[in-house]
Amino acid sequence: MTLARKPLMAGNWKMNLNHVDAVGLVQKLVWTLEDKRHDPKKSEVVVLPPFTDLRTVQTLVDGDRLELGYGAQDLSPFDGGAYTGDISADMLVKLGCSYVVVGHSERRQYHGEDDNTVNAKTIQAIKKGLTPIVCVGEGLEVRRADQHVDFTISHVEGALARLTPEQISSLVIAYEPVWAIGTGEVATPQDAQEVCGAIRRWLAERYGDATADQVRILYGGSVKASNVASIMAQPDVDGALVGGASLNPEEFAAIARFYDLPSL
Ligand SMILES: O=C[C@H](O)COP(=O)(O)O
Repeated sequence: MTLARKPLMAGNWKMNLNHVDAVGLVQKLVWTLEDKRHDPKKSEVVVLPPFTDLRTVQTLVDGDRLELGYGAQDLSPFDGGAYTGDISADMLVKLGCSYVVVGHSERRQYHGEDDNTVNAKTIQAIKKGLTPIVCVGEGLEVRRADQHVDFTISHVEGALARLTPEQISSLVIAYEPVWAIGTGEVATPQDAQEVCGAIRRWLAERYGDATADQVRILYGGSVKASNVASIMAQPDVDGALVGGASLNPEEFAAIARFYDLPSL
């Protein structure tokens, strides 16, 4: 099986682990990946710690030349200046970040972020050379009303407004049904494929096949080592955005190593 897009396995630590804890997790994760002979050419492994851990992660990755990408969980839509509490894209770039999560449902739910904010942050990330991981996905009521595809596509449309096809081809979209986040309620592989496939078709209609073929679309929501294989086997799923299970280095390494399987 030839993979058109390099899969991405990203661990979102959310508001867990301080900068001291980060040392242990990163060391154990990398040690486990190396011990199990993870092949970085087959998939990219990335951690997304809290802002306060990024310097620590940068020091470990640079100092030991670790094969580990990292990024942040949010960024400011502004360049810099009087924006108390914000963290700018330039600050993240200076810390060696490659990725940044944008529009996670927890930002939408607890911080009132809407599609306009998500769009502004996505544009800012791309402008500054960061790869945004743009999160979209429906809540339980929308799913029960069978509106999940239209709902999710409308968020993709909002988040990507004003971007060029070239900018779009470099970003990552994460489909995360809110009802599956942190609940243990994982979407079926068919659920994941239905929406990820719809996103790719929408991208193709809007920006052309070449662009749509390059965008990596992740699934997120209660991914574990025990369920990763069937979800990642779907043709339009190019990796995972992992929350809770990424706090356990052995578990996350087992998830991240999925694409090392000899059958792929
Ligand atoms: O960003 C990650 C997602 O919110 C998934 O979290 P979870 O794996 O704990 O369900």
